[in-house]
Formats: sequence, structure tokens, C-alpha cells
Amino acid sequence: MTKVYYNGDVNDYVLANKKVAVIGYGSQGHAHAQNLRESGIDVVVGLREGKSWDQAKKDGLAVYTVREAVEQADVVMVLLPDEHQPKVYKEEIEPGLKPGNALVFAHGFNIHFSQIVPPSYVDVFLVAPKGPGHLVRRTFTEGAGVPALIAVEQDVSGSAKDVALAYAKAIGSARAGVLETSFKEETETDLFGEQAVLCGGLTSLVKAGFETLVEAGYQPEVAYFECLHELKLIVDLMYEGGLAGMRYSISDTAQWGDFVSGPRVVNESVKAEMKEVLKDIQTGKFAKGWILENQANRPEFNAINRQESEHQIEVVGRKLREMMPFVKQKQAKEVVGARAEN
Ligand SMILES: NC(=O)C1=CN([C@@H]2O[C@H](COP(=O)(O)OP(=O)(O)OC[C@H]3O[C@@H](n4cnc5c(N)ncnc54)[C@H](OP(=O)(O)O)[C@@H]3O)[C@@H](O)[C@H]2O)C=CC1
Ligand SMILES: CC[C@](O)(C(C)=O)C(=O)O
Ligand SMILES: [Mg+2]
Ligand SMILES: [Mg+2]
Repeated sequence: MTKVYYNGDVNDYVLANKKVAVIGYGSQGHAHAQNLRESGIDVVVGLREGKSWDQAKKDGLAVYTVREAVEQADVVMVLLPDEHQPKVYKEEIEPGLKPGNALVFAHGFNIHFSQIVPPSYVDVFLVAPKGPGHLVRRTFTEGAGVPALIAVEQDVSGSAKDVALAYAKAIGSARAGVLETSFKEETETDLFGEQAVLCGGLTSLVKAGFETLVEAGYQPEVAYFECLHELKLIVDLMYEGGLAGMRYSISDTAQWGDFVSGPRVVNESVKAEMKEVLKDIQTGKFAKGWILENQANRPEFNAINRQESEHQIEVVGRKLREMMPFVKQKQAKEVVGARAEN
């Protein structure tokens, strides 16, 4: 069985006297910076001037340009969007790195696909939370945490793994469990998970269910509650008790429908397509397409994004959520607000 690290397994001292520069203050950046600070770590934030800069200042953090933050830090955590990292790294991070520094990522994309090639004199590792940044922050404030993966690519100091564990603990992840992996495994599984299951698979499943009901003449509001809103309540049960925990709470009629109709919807052909998706990730085909899409200023990304925001499920959902203050407040505070502010 794989070793899972918890708070008690971690040596805090390896990070205690180090200064951490968190580069970026978006979904992950604001969570890491604030959690590290509350864990007693000396942290500065590296940014360009703009919304995130203003927000980080408002949150009471010490904010510098990327280059200035890197120059004063021992540990540099790169929390910029993956597609912006290579340029910022080359121009502002690499020139400030010193022997003995640690260069850290929350996702292995740019190292694994060789978009960033670090110098030989720094440690290189990742601490990759297995959850959205806003939940890394929210769960931390609730006394819990989001699990994380760590991986060491370069260990010049001899203590890279210990520092990675201490960092994971400081952002709250060792309350939930930390696993050791490689950059290759983290990158490929993370891309596969978000494409086939967590984001791509799920949004397509939800839209297909919604469209099937609406096209059959059912009310869009009913279809929204059935196929999207209730999903959170069902997934919460799976989060707490696995598949069986969820099935315990649903009716036997629902469970029988789950057994006989679930495999008809997500059938062997879906799994065969998942294998193709995985192959494109493993061969680098997906990464190449994403890099080229960004070089062309995202024509397809922007067009699909616009089209998706106009889908009937989004139009109906926006209206229904307006009437649920408990949902609306959470979204405004943690997602829309923080994204806009950060
Ligand atoms: N989102 C998530 O929950 C997860 C993300 N990750 C990984 O974490 C990393 C960060 O992703 P995420 O948090 O989503 O990123 P976001 O898009 O949320 O954050 C981007 C941040 O980077 C800043 N930024 C962008 N360009 C520059 C630049 N040229 N110079 C300085 N600052 C810049 C933005 O500031 P400004 O306001 O100025 O634009 C903003 O603060 C990625 O590697 C991602 O794969 C890993 C696990 C989960
Ligand atoms: C599931 C999407 C994710 O991988 C994440 C929140 O873990 C991401 O890249 O944002
Ligand atoms: Mg992920
Ligand atoms: Mg990801």
C-alpha cells in the first residue's frame, strides 16, 4: 500500500527558516499565500501590477514584482496559469534564482512537457493540491484540508522531499493526506481526471441529461434541479462515504436504476474514448494543441467559452440560483469575487 503522509509524519523545521515567494495570486496563489502565512511561514507574493496585486495588498500580504520576490526567497512556488509560466519563468524567475533555492509547481505540465528547463543548481519539486484553490483556502479555515501529491524532479539540497512535505503541511494538505508521485504521473493523471471525469466528463454528462429532458418536453427548471443542482448533494455523499455511502441514502429504486442504466450511459464505447483521451495526453498531443491555441490567442477557447455561457442550462441556472441566497452568497464570495479580485 502506498505511504500516505499526515501531519505527524512531517518535519516542520525544514521550512521554518525559509522565505517562500508565491508567484501569482489566483485560485491557488491566494490560498497558498494565506494558508502559509497562517501556518507561520515567512511569505511574499510576486505579481505584476493589476487586480491580483491590489487584492494581495488588501489581504495584508507583502507584494513585489516577480523578480523582486524571487530574489529574496528560498522557495519559489509558481502559481501562474500554466500557459503563461514559460515566458514569466524565462524573463523574471530564472534570472533571480540562486543556488540552493527550490523551484516549486502545483502541476507538472511545464516541466513534464519541457516548456521550462530549470538550472541544475536548484531543487525542483511539486506540491499539487487535488482540489480547486478556493477549496484549499476554505477547507483550511475550517480546520481541514485538500489532499495533495508531492514529487521531486531535482534534489540538489538532499532535503527536497522533506521541504515538499513541510510545504504541503503548511497549506493544510497533510491534514487530508499527501502521496508521493512523479511529475509524469501527476501531470498525466491530473490532465486525464479534469478532461474525462471531473470537468469535461461531468459537464458533458450534465448537459446531455439536461438536453434529453428538455427536448422531451420537460420544464428546463425541473431538468436543471435534476441534472445539475442535485449533483452536488449526491457527490457530497460520495465524498463522505464512497459509492456505497451515496447508495445508502438513495432509494432502492434509484439504486436499481443506477445498476441497470448507469452502464448503458457510460458504456464500453465511452471507456474506449477515455483511453484515446489518455493516449493524447501521454503522447503530448493534447499539450501541443493547448500550447498552439495559446500562441494563436485562444480563438477556439474563447468561442466555445462564449457558446457555453449561453447554453440554456446556464441561463436557467443563473435565475434559479438568484433565488437561493445560500448558493449565491457562496459563489459571490469564493468563486466569482475571488476570480475577479485575484
Ligand atoms: N485552479 C486550481 O484549483 C488548480 C491549479 N493548479 C495549478 O496551479 C497553477 C496556477 O493555476 P490557477 O491558480 O488556476 O491560476 P489563476 O489563473 O487562478 O491565477 C493566475 C494568477 O497569475 C497572475 N498572473 C498571470 N500572468 C502573470 C504575469 N505575466 N505576471 C505576473 N502574474 C501573472 C494573475 O494575476 P493578474 O490579476 O495580474 O492577471 C493571477 O494572480 C497552475 O499550474 C495550475 O495547473 C493545480 C491544482 C488546482
Ligand atoms: C480539476 C481541475 C484541476 O486539475 C484541479 C482543480 O485540480 C485544475 O487544473 O484546476
Ligand atoms: Mg487537478
Ligand atoms: Mg489540473
